Amino acid sequence: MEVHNVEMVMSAVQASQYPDDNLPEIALVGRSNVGKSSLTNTLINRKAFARTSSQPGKTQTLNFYKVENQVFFVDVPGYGYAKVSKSARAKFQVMIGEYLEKRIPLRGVIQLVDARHAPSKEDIEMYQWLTSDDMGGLPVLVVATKADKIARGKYNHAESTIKKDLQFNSEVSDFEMFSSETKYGKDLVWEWIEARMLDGTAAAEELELADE
Ligand SMILES: Nc1nc2c(ncn2[C@@H]2O[C@H](COP(=O)(O)OP(=O)(O)OP(=O)(O)O)[C@@H](O)[C@H]2O)c(=O)[nH]1
Ligand SMILES: [Mg+2]
Repeated sequence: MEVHNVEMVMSAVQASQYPDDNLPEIALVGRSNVGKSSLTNTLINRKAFARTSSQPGKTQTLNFYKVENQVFFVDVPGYGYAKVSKSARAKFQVMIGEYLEKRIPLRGVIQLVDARHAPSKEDIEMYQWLTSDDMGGLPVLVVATKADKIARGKYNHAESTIKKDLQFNSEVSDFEMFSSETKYGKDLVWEWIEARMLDGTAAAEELELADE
């Protein structure tokens, strides 16, 4: 998608604050500092629209970005940030659970992991939850980011390690290597998002019929 218009529509901590535009939504989840805000900025061709930081735990609310008046990207607070108090973490979990399990316009989740490392215990728990029956087949795109920090020749190995550790389920999920530095993978991530935006629409049904 060619992006010309983005608005940061709102920050929400509870369902009554979500937008009511009825546009499809794509959520971004992942450990603090993994690069969620950077991925948002890369996809929308902005340097610093979503605030990035070398200080983890910056994003503490659900942030809704309206892109081209067609889709919302929803930046979800990063998990696994040790300096957040236990009670704050419990609040995050309720907020994130309420959104990811119940939000009707949510068409898919992008889970970011670090391309350089094996997934953490929390990455694995998050992936298992997102792909569990509770989620009813919600599409998940696993994005291994910061790929610029490893050699191109190691991409296949990184992908297979991550998939093995996550117990990757290809029925409901896809995988892409990505870098916000080099924009590697940007077009494929956009393709996945655009396909999710069409899910359940007449246009998608026509495409499926055309495939047969
Ligand atoms: N080399 C490299 N650095 C990246 C990449 N993506 C993000 N970073 C850096 O990683 C740090 C964290 O990025 P953010 O996008 O703020 O991470 P976040 O997941 O939004 O973090 P929280 O909002 O704290 O959950 C920043 O210093 C970014 O510049 C990437 O693809 N390559
Ligand atoms: Mg962020």
